[in-house]
Amino acid sequence: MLTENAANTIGPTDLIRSSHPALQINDLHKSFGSTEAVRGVSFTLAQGERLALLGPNGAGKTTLIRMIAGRTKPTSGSIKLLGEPIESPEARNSLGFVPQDLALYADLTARENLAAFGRFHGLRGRNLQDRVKWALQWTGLETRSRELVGSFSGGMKRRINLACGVLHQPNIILLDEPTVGVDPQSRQRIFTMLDELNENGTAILLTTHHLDEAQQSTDRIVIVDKGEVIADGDLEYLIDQTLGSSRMVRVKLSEPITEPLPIWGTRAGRVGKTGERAFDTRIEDIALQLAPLIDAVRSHGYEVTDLEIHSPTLHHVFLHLTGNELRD
Ligand SMILES: Nc1ncnc2c1ncn2[C@@H]1O[C@H](COP(=O)(O)OP(=O)(O)OP(=O)(O)O)[C@@H](O)[C@H]1O
Repeated sequence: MLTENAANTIGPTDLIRSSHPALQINDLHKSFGSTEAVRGVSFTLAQGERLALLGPNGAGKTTLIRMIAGRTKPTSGSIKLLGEPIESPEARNSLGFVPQDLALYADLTARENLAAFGRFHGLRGRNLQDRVKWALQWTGLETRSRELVGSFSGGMKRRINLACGVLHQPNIILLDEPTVGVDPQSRQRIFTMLDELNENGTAILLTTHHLDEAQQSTDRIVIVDKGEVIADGDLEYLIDQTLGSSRMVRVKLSEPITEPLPIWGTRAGRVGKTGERAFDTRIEDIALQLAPLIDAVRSHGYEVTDLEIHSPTLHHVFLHLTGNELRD
């Protein structure tokens, strides 16, 4: 039996929150005419989890994010937020969306922008004032609050844009390229802000073209390609499933390469680019394959001047799975 006190603190929304994933996507499809942008995507985001959605250009990331945000209607499939269909007011209220394009009023001040977005989210009176105050502190822009947003730097605009999307304290935030076009220092600041929200239990789903950001700032990675999920897991799992215990080796040479080398035992076919003094390859067993690799290089007339051996990173996993670099 609930005591009077407990009955006051455990409401229906909390019960929903305690038993459902933050986000659940099931067999989602979206076509634009004959283009199938999203083809049967399913994944979940646990409460309080941080997930990066990655994919090459045109993979379908923005379309997915826009469907979750309710900006684009799926052709078929379902999206639930905390167990509720996205059309429901409860679900809409639990979501914060930070679009890739800045959605700010350039001729209003930072404070006025925040107040306008707060009202849009249904905040009024004291509550609105408190949230605007919080947002100015959170973004580090308290002293600039009365300046026009149009005069702000790219990084400052991004921070205010982010604050506008989370003023109503959503349980889940969606961010489409939150650091696009900002310098490394501002990127770091944005991730510190996101960490603060996440420490208070907010689930985060973001897309990024920076693999290092995805690797450092999220718990899980979903990779999409050609509208389908091709990998889903934490970095360790993804490495295990793709490159296993392989090591990435950078071999530096005494002379520039005259033509790509047919190196035996590396499974990479030919390695190196004409004119370069180093090449990258992968070996599966250092003890067995490193010495034959050096011998093979020597047999083609080069001396090995240095070797760098690395564990695989998300970059290597991404390249292995998609055959593409992740580009801006
Ligand atoms: N409104 C639209 N009308 C027609 N085709 C569209 C529309 N929006 C997206 N597409 C197509 O859907 C596919 C997926 O596009 P989407 O923008 O979702 O990819 P993305 O992974 O976000 O790419 P990027 O990394 O380049 O932003 C692409 O082939 C794109 O041309």
